Amino acid sequence: MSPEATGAEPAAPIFRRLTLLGIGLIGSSVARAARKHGLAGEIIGHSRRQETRDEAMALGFLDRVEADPAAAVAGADAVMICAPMGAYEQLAKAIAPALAPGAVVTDVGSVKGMVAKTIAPYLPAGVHLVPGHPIAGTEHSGPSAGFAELFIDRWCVLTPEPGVDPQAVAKVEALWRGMGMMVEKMTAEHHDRVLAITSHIPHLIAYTIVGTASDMEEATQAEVIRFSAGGFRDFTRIAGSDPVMWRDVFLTNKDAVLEVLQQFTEDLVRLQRAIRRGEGDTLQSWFTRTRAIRRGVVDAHQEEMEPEKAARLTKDD
Ligand SMILES: NC(=O)C1=CN([C@@H]2O[C@H](COP(=O)(O)OP(=O)(O)OC[C@H]3O[C@@H](n4cnc5c(N)ncnc54)[C@H](O)[C@@H]3O)[C@@H](O)[C@H]2O)C=CC1
Ligand SMILES: O=C(O)C(=O)Cc1ccc(O)cc1
Repeated sequence: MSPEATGAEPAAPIFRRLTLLGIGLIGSSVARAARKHGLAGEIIGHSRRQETRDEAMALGFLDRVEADPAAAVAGADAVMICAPMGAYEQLAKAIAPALAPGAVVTDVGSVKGMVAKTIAPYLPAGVHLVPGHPIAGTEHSGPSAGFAELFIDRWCVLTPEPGVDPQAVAKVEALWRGMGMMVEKMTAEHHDRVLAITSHIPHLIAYTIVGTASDMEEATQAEVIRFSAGGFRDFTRIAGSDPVMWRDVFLTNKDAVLEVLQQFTEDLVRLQRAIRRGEGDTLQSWFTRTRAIRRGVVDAHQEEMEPEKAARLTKDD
């Protein structure tokens, strides 16, 4: 982890004024981490709701909060959209006339193909769009759910279109690295295919299975809760995630999700058939293969951390 992310030394600010449009779990975590590590000279927030604005100011992670998104972005050299993706177009329209020339507009949304399509048409010339996705979160929402350590040792994916100002991209990268993340760049299309399998479909499965349990008769439902073993409990945590945010994920990553879902359904039918026919070998060899994948994931995760940490320490020392 970099010295910034340990909190040892405040870094030089990367941005003079960072505006966060949306100050829930992710927006408030960014504010807390950026403030802790001195990554922005000033941090301004925007929320539509008075209650959220009051809560954010009481929690103390912002310098100022605005009800009007245009007032929030005025004079900012960085604007990060931290709202559900269904709000992007309306926010882009509202802020466009108030954006400072040369400002960087970025976001944290879980789907990336939709960002350029939804936001770019509204941006004035000279404003740089650098879409981003910190792959770190929880099932909780709102300003009180955030914490500065959320991003430490996790991956952030940036999906700038070809030709975007490299300095703008480098600044957004430095911001996430300063909060403790590892950063990788890829196309938005590739991001959306990868995240469909690693995040979006797993959430859909959790929503399905917990819904199935809740459709059972009352007595069975009570037992499901009482006897919840590891697997189902883990599903209920995921299925407790924000309904609006996840509605938007499935609406905006429709093609990739449907493609992966098709493959998943075919595999599920294959296992269903093996169970019906009593084909133990098929089941055992499938589970043996997936156990090896799990072990590979754990090993890769451990190995991955080390060179990244080492590189950052060498650079920062
Ligand atoms: N929850 C998670 O674990 C992760 C979420 N994300 C992405 O982060 C974004 C925000 O998610 P969270 O912080 O988890 O949600 P949240 O519900 O905790 O916060 C979202 C904030 O946006 C505000 N908002 C909603 N509609 C708005 C509008 N029209 N204009 C302005 N503000 C509006 C809400 O009032 C709230 O303060 C989403 O796009 C999501 O895909 C990315 C990584 C992880
Ligand atoms: O809580 C969990 O397990 C998550 O998977 C959090 C999460 C949710 C959405 C994202 O785009 C990235 C991370």
